[in-house]
Amino acid sequence: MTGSTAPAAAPQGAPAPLPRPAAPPPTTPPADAVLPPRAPGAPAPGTPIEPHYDLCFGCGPQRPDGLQLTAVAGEGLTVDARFTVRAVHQGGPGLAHGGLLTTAMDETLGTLNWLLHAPAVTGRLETDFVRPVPVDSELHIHAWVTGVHGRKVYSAAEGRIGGPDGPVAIRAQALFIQVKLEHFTTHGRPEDIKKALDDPDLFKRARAFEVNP
Ligand SMILES: CCCCCCCCCCCC(=O)SCCNC(=O)CCNC(=O)[C@H](O)C(C)(C)COP(=O)(O)OP(=O)(O)OC[C@H]1O[C@@H](n2cnc3c(N)ncnc32)[C@H](O)[C@@H]1OP(=O)(O)O
Repeated sequence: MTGSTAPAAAPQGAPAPLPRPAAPPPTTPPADAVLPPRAPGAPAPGTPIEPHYDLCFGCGPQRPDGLQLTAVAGEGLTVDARFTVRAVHQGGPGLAHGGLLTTAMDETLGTLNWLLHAPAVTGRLETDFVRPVPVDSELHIHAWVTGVHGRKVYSAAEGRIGGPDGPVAIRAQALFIQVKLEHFTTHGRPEDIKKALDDPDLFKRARAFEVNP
């Protein structure tokens, strides 16, 4: 024991350390971000927000293995969602998989963009797992926009077990980037895009955004 704080030399022949990534962009809004009003065509408070795509893993009703998360518009730029953890969502025995809980947060935070009437995709999502979530629990997720800066939408959410006043199990913060509708009609697998565009009920929200860009 020498008391030195110098890092130990790497053993001879060891691979060079990988470069550290640059600091990640923050998920909290800058000081000059704004909180815009709800878009004129946004769903009224208390109104269910329809699934945006029936085959979506988060909200699609045609995905029996998915989360089948349901959402209701809240006051201002807020959304309340519910998701029941089922056996197919397990990570540990009888416990929700953390990745699926993150998916539920992503989906709910994404739904906030319907209140702004501007399609957006997740750029960055941070999740804190506070408490394990047992299978059969109903997760109640409250999400809100924290600021908008250009194309960037900052938001946060909290998921509680059993009810809106239940114990907090998960928290998240996100940065979404607003995109043009073409984002969804150019990057995906062509057969799925064609099927979605051919079926007016399957890609419901596209039409709303075409009318209200
Ligand atoms: C019919 C309706 C259906 C609607 C369907 C809705 C589905 C919702 C589903 C739930 C949500 C999801 O999971 S969405 C799926 C997961 N997400 C994705 O697949 C996104 C993949 N990434 C991308 O496509 C791209 O990187 C974009 C669109 C995010 C950004 O590309 P871009 O449009 O060219 O913009 P770009 O100029 O690069 O960046 C604009 C600004 O944003 C910042 N920025 C860009 N990317 C990031 C990032 N990852 N994290 C932080 N910040 C970022 C840049 O620094 C810049 O800041 P500054 O210089 O201006 O300061």
